[in-house]
Amino acid sequence: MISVTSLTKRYGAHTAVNDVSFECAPGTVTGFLGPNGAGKSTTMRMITGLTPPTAGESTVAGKPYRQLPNPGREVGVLLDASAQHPGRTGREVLTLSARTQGVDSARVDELLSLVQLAGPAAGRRVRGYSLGMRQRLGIAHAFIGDPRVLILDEPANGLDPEGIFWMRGLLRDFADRGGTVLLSSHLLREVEAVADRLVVIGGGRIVANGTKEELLAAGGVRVRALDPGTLQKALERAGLAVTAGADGALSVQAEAEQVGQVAASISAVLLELRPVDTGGLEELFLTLTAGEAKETAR
Ligand SMILES: Nc1ncnc2c1ncn2[C@@H]1O[C@H](COP(=O)(O)OP(=O)(O)OP(=O)(O)O)[C@@H](O)[C@H]1O
Repeated sequence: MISVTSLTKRYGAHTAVNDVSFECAPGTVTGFLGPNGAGKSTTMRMITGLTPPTAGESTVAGKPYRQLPNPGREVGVLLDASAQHPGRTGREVLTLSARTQGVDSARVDELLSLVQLAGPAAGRRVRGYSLGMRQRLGIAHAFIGDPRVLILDEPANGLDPEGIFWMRGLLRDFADRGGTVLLSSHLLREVEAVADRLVVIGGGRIVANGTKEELLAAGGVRVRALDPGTLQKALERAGLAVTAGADGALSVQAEAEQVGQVAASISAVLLELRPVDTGGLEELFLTLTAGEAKETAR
């Protein structure tokens, strides 16, 4: 479980992360999405105790990260694939980590195989690794303490399509066995296939948070009726948010079935009833973050 409550980080006059709250439950993969500079890394660094927040708090497995007695056994972290010592071999990096965390060194070979770095690659120095190999090593490093929570910043960076597919399977399997995963990306497609929930951040603020299905339904439905005024009143009585368009159509923040039920209850004659086409999550993501992306590009 990861719990983030009103996290805020200011650098001088610049607010990098602004009142961010969300939760990641066991058994789920949460995609943390946003354009470059949106505040993903800063949020993850605050969760993992590397950056002190200006305000707010976060817990992992019920405690602030810094209070976890042996954090690697609770939470696997990959924030920067290039953070490993370039002069060490892949095997040395994992062996040192295993020792520090009190993990059986047999796990090192298991993990080298898991991330496909077994054989000669394990004996090469990290400075000679490609970015994809560094990511794989970083993923192995995150897994070494057999944690129940994973926090991964842009883990797909540098992986080829086969590598991305492999990583999705690994994370899905981890979550299906009860693990909690938070992974960031600036590319929706990278996380769309594996995430159960999406937290979208733009300009330091959460702009969307929900299941993929909920975010898609955010477009609502479009309905046209013979008597739009009467239908609008009935929908509003049912507690739904309705906007009347210039062409007489109504936009309703609800599922098509809910709108259909209300229409049936007053025997309204419908001329059209369909979900508003959001063009998929990609378009939703671009729309949600467009203004923010421009901000940070300046
Ligand atoms: N140490 C720092 N000092 C000053 N500003 C910072 C610092 N770290 C981050 N920022 C600023 O905070 C904002 C958020 O940065 P952050 O790295 O968290 O974004 P991000 O979503 O992870 O982006 P990217 O995908 O490019 O890594 C940016 O405007 C960045 O310039």
